[in-house]
Amino acid sequence: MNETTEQLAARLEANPDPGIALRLDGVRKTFHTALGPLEAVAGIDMSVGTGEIVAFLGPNGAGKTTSIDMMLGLTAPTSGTISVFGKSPRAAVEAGEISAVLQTGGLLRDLTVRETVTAIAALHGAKDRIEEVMERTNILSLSRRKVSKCSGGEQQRLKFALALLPDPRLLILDEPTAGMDVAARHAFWGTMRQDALEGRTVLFATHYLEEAQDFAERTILIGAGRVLADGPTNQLRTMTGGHVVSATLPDDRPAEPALAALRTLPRVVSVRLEGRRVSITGPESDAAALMLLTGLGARELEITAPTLESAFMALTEAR
Ligand SMILES: Nc1ncnc2c1ncn2[C@@H]1O[C@H](COP(=O)(O)OP(=O)(O)OP(=O)(O)O)[C@@H](O)[C@H]1O
Repeated sequence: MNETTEQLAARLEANPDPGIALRLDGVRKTFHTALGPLEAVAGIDMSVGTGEIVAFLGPNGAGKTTSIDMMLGLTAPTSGTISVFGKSPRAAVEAGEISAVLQTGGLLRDLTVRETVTAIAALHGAKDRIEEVMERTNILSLSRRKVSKCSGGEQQRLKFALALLPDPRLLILDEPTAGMDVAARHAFWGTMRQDALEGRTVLFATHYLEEAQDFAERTILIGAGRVLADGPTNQLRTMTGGHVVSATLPDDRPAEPALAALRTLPRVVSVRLEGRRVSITGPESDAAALMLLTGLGARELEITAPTLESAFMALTEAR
C-alpha cells in the first residue's frame, strides 16, 4: 500500500529520523573525580540503522558502559545529544522501545526464575509474552530454580529474557555473553540473529574481538572515549590501512634510535618492540622494510597482513 502524504507527515513527526534507531551527536561525558575531571566519553558521533547488529568494541575503560548508560537515559551527557527512534532515551525507555541487558545488578537472588520473569512482565503489562520469551531464551527448564542457584550464564539468559519482555525495537547488551559457555554463546547469538531478521536492532558492547567478528556485520571500535573506526567488521583489519612489518634488530646497537627513526616513516600507526623484534604497522610497508634492511641493519624480515587482533591493538594503542 502506498503511503499518503498525511501518513508520511505523521510518521516523520513521530520519528524525524526514519530508518535510524539510535543517533549520538557530539556526545561527551565528564566525571568529576578527586583527581580532577575525567573525560570518559570524549565526543562520539554515531548512528545505528534499524535492523542492524552492531558491535561496540573497545578495551577496558574505553567508555562503552558510560555510553550505554547515556543511551538508556540512566545518566545525561555533559554535552551533545542522543536520540532513540527520534525520541529522548528516557521517552524511548518509557515507550518500551529500548531495553538492555546490563553487566551489573538487576536480579533478586531469592526469587525463582519464573517469579522474576512474572514480576517484570507485570511491570511492563506483558504477561502474555512470558511463555514465548522464556522459551526463546531457553530458560523454561529453569523455571523453578532460585536465581541464587543459577550459573552466571543462566543469569545472563534470564536478564536477556527480562530485556525482551517489553518487545523492544532496540536492544542494548553490555558484555551479554559473559559467563556463558561456547554452546550457550552460539544459542544466544542464534536468537539475536533471528530477532534482527525480524527487525529488532541490536547494539552490543564487547571486548572480545571474536565476538564482534562472529556476530556483527558492523563494528564501531572505541578507545579513550572516541570512535577509532566504524565499518564492516570484516574490513576492520584493514582499517589500520596496511600491513605489519617485523624484523630483528641488530644486537650490537641500542634499539631506541631505530624505533625513533621508524616512527618518522609516513603514516605509521604503531611501532612496537618485543625483545629485539620490532613490528611496524601502517600502510607504507615497503618504506618500513627498506629502512629496516638498509638503514638499520635488521634481519629476518617478515611482512604480514594484519590480523583483526593486530588491527585492534594498533588502533587502540596508537592513541
Ligand atoms: N561514575 C564514574 N565516576 C568516575 N569515573 C568513572 C565513572 N564511571 C566510569 N568512569 C571512568 O570512565 C572511563 C570509562 O569507563 P567505562 O566503564 O565507560 O568503560 P568500559 O569501556 O565500559 O570498560 P569495561 O570494558 O571495563 O566495562 C574509565 O576510566 C572509568 O574509570
